[in-house]
Amino acid sequence: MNIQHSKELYKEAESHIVGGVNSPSRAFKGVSGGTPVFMEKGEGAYLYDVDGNKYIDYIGGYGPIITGHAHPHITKAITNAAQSGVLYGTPTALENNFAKKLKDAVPSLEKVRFVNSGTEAVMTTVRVARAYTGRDKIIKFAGCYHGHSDPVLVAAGSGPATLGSPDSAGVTSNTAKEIITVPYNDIESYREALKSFGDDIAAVLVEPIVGNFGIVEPKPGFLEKINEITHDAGALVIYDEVISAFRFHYGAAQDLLGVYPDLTAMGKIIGGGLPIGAYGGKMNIMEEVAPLGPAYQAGTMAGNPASMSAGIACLEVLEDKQLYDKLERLGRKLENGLQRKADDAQVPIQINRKTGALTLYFTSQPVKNYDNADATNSLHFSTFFHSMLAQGIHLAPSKFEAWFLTSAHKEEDITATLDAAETAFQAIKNS
Ligand SMILES: Cc1ncc(COP(=O)(O)O)c(C=O)c1O
Ligand SMILES: N[C@H](C=O)CCC(=O)O
Repeated sequence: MNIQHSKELYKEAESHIVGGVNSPSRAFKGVSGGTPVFMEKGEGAYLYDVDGNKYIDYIGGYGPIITGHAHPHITKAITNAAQSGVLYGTPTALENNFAKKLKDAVPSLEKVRFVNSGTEAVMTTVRVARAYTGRDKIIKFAGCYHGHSDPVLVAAGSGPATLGSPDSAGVTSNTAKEIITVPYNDIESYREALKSFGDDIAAVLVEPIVGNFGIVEPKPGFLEKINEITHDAGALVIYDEVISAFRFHYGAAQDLLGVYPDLTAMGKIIGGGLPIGAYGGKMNIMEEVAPLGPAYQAGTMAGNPASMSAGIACLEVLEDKQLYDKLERLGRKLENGLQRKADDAQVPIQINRKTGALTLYFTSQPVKNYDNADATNSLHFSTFFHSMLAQGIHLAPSKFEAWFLTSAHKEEDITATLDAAETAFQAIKNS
């Protein structure tokens, strides 16, 4: 595959933009190097690069693009919003409409606030929990990623883990001291942490279904126990649903799992591809937020008409239940096919899948926490990744990221992906 123009653009990018990318996850550091491909068009399940190559896309913009690229209903909503002026600095009816729609879909959101990114949403839930409880410490789980605000860049998964810097430089030791990290799916470690720091804990922050050391589901009873132990200690439960909200069904993962937090952070899908974040939860806790309460949070772009319009339009598309049935059907076909091809090539893999999101790990051991994911074979992943890319299959360049199907993917895309995977597994076998 000729990617000459991408190579030239990357060289140029490196002289203007740090590392040539605006988010480290897009660099190829986790796959033994190579040139990030420069895309110029997305349509349905496909991306087209600057050299005219076509790819079946499984990144989906790292999650937001669940209805496929340039979905006509969402594109129309964004176009209409742009034609009406993109920012007023006043409230709009769109914000009310979207807030009502989100609250209807996720009943634990008694009040919401829109922000511009998942990072902001999580960062503010932490601040609000501290304001409400009058305590400072937060418990999080190793390898979960909650954006790039200072406190959550301790033992972070996703991009930081890929770059080998889960504890970012520049986070003060005092900030790091406020964060206690325990392994995901290990309730005894969690209980111990609360025993040791109980009265100082403001909240626990958790991805109810993990997306950032691959897709990892909670063990039965794990989230229920977290709620019980946390509330007994007078602390709050925060769910980071930036990846999981509207990913597996119309609503948040909490509604699928039947376990409910005090506060929830969301982003990605709810913006239909435009920048967004939202947080919300119990009324009395949310009333800590300015202008009602003393916890300050603001935003020039917060609730902007284009993001609101795109988000409403995206949810309108997602209201069709058949869409999630399709994601399940295609996800199952992809999972089964990948497993079969790997078995044929005698390459040990594990696949964790939930509906249309999956992670293929190069290991023979089940992956239930970050250490399991970290221990998987990075060289095999790099070989697989580069072989797939050269065959027009666009995966995230990290063994910690998920593959995201969209409602635009077709059966034939899965078949083409499995054909490519056969070659990629053979490349590993011959390496
Ligand atoms: C679970 C989770 N929380 C928070 C974030 C941060 O969101 P954003 O990149 O929109 O700031 C992400 C992804 O980046 C995420 O996956
Ligand atoms: N896994 C991250 C968020 O979900 C990827 C986004 C990024 O780091 O650019």
